Amino acid sequence: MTLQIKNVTKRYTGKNEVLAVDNVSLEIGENEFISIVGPSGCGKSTLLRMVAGLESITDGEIIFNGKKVEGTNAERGMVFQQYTLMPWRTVLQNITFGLEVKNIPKEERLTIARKYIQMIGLEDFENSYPYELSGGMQQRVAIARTLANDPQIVLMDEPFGALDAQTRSMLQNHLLKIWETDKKTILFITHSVDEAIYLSDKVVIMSARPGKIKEIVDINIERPRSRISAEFLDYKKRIYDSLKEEVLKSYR
Ligand SMILES: Nc1ncnc2c1ncn2[C@@H]1O[C@H](COP(=O)(O)OP(=O)(O)OP(=O)(O)O)[C@@H](O)[C@H]1O
Repeated sequence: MTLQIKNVTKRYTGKNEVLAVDNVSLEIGENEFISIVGPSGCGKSTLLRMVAGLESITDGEIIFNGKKVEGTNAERGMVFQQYTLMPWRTVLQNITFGLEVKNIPKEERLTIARKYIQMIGLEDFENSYPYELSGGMQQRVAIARTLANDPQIVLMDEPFGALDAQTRSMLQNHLLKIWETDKKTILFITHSVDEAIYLSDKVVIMSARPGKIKEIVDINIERPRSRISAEFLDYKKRIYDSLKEEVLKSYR
């Protein structure tokens, strides 16, 4: 098991105390693709941030590859809702930054960065600065930057939320390709039930106040291994509506 979230609780203290995540347990195996859906404020981001090591845990523990999560680590890469690119670096330089920190030789850095620039469809913008890009394009650079660092688990918080439908669909398929070929483990937050069903092995449905797991729907029954195959599209057509109904039933 790659990631174990064990009875994790997060309570924000301060003027207004909030029980954001209440006794949540979840296990994620190697190369699994798990989506989390649920109403706004149900603790999805808080949970992901605790896995990333960006948020302290009030109670319980998170174990990644046998080690307790304490603070951030490059093996757990996060794509944020509110991304921040370095404004003084170009697209290419933003993506190579993490590779420079790891002392990867320049030629290799450029090869890796260009693979992801191609994935996000911004080949013509590698020398542009963030202010020259739209919000959605900047978000794509932030996704490429995280993936280029080759984390073992990719933690994605509504990564495609701000994108137009066509770009969203393109990036979903690129992400699936990376997931399949590079054997990544992915934990993905989305507000789109369609997206969750299309991408994931399992959909975790959370409920709010306090943030708890309501149900986990296994999407993998009868599913062809490859999401980017004709067989998958056929499978999706046959089984999709009943899966969506099952997720929505819990969501309501
Ligand atoms: N830093 C903080 N201090 C106090 N309360 C917080 C903080 N961050 C989040 N919360 C509260 O914790 C709860 C869960 O928030 P969180 O952002 O995890 O929800 P979410 O499910 O990701 O929401 P959304 O779908 O809108 O992004 C909310 O009630 C929110 O107000």
